[in-house]
Amino acid sequence: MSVGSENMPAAAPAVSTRPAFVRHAPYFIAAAIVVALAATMQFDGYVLNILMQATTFSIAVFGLSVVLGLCGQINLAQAAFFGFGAYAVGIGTTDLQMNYWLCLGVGCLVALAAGAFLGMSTLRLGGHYLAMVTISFQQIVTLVMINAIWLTHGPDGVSRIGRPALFTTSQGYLAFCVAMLAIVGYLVWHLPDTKLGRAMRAVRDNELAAGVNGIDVFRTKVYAFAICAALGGLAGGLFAGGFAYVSPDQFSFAESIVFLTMSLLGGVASPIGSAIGTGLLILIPEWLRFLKSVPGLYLAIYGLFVILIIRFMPDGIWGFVAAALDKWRTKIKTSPATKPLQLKPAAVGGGIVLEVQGLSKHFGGLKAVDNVDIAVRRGGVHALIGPNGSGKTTTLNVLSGLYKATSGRIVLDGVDITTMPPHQRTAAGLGRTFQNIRLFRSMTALENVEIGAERPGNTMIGAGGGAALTERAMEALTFVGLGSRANEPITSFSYGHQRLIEIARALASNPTLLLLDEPAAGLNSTEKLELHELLKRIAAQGLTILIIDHDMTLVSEAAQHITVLNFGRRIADGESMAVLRHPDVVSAYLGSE
Ligand SMILES: Nc1ncnc2c1ncn2[C@@H]1O[C@H](COP(=O)(O)OP(=O)(O)OP(=O)(O)O)[C@@H](O)[C@H]1O
Repeated sequence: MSVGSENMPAAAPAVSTRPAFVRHAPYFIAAAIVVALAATMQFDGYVLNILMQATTFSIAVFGLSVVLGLCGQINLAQAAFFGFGAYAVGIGTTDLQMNYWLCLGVGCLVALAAGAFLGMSTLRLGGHYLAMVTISFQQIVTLVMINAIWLTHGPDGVSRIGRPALFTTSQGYLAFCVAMLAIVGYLVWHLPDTKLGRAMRAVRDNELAAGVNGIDVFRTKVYAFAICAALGGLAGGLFAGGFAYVSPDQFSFAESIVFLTMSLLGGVASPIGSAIGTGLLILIPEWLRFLKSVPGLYLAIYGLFVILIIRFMPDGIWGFVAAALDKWRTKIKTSPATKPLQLKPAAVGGGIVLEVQGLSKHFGGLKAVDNVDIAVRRGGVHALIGPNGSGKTTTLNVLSGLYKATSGRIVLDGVDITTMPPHQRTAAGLGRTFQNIRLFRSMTALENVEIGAERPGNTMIGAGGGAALTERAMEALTFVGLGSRANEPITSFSYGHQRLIEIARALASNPTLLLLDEPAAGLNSTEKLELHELLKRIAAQGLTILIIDHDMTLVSEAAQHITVLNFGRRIADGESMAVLRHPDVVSAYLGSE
């Protein structure tokens, strides 16, 4: 770990100044060629059906690459959303004689609304509960499709479904579906580079860290779910027009599992993987058709094929290929740039930045924090110390909103934040690091720090968009001495450096108050000295720090003010040297060492 050695003008990665549509022109040219081929090549009916199915299914599977690949949430009801789109076009263009485009739009909207509703009512659950709820939703939708005969025609399904006037021929309609696939694929491909996409990745990697970095975790999950459902609806609408017939068995739970398998097989993290998985799962049964004469053999080989791919390529086929390509790809160079990191905490609430009054947190009968008062003065370092289990981390968790206070009041810079969720406290100016490092492990150092810089209310990010964000993140990384390694993945950093990246992430957000939870834990003596230097440089810029640490040398040298907890209660508070000499502190904490 080397801090301070790079406290010089920050370097920013080379960011292309060419507009996106110029940089991505090869994609659009390739897509246009494929659309032209789909429109002009002469396919027989069998091939046309396979292509139509692969194209429309791929769009539904793109939805799973958003909700599962990007945001880490399971959805076992994609076939239901697919069905919403399909029935909207089916019923709309036949029974209701409505315009195809209107029906397609309605199908997408109904799926989006159902996805958002399902997400809002279930996404606080997560894990296997979420899986169970989506399965139940899928089953209900299938039952409605079968039994609401007045609307869906029941098991007979809807036939003679219309197409738009522009694309009445099968070949023309296929070309239209391929064009839609290319557009949706492009959007999903670039979603990770947007603010919403970054938030989804952060939520997938570490929900707690995402929340304390200003991301509204619940809303991000709901958006991901709604986007997934809308893509399912769009795909279903296109499918209905392509095959002119829909029936409930096409949208059953088994189909949802097929969609999921397609995305896992190809690689759920990327739309390329989704398209590969979809193509393979549609083509493999066709390739193995000649085995159908032997009962059971076809299914056994099909199943074995899928199991082998998932066993030996856990990230899917594209995940495997992308990892191999990554080894050969040259790392993006950083280019010299701009200015040193500036910390300009807002100063609006007088001399006291943080006022904690009568704070308690009880776990059942255990009073982990018991009626604690803390007043943190603006500027400088305030330490919160105490023996193991005295309630320090619990206090920090209550301050940052990870735990709900049993009682008491927390005021940050004049604003009562007691009942705010974590992301709102972060927006109000709270930054923090964790005792057990919580970085976004699938991202590079720079991407991690960019998430911090993107904090709502960060006045240091102007309207410069992505470039300003990158610049700010580079300044913070350079401030902690890691600017030259900005584009390396988190997993390549030592434990000490990961701590520094976590601090850089908090600094990039330009907080009013920085909470550091045992930043020296696990560091060797040299690293601790460097950490001390870093704290001095942060404090020199006027940023207020509330630090927890067991290292008394670090605490006594860095902190001007100390609060001591024991068994959840405050036993001393005041100027550092006086507190450390306090007889209660000596016996409760220092004496125990
Ligand atoms: N989520 C929880 N559920 C139940 N009890 C908890 C929870 N979190 C903490 N505790 C309990 O609260 C008490 C205070 O724990 P806390 O982690 O805040 O102490 P600490 O002072 O930070 O300790 P250390 O210095 O070892 O990190 C402990 O008895 C702990 O077991």
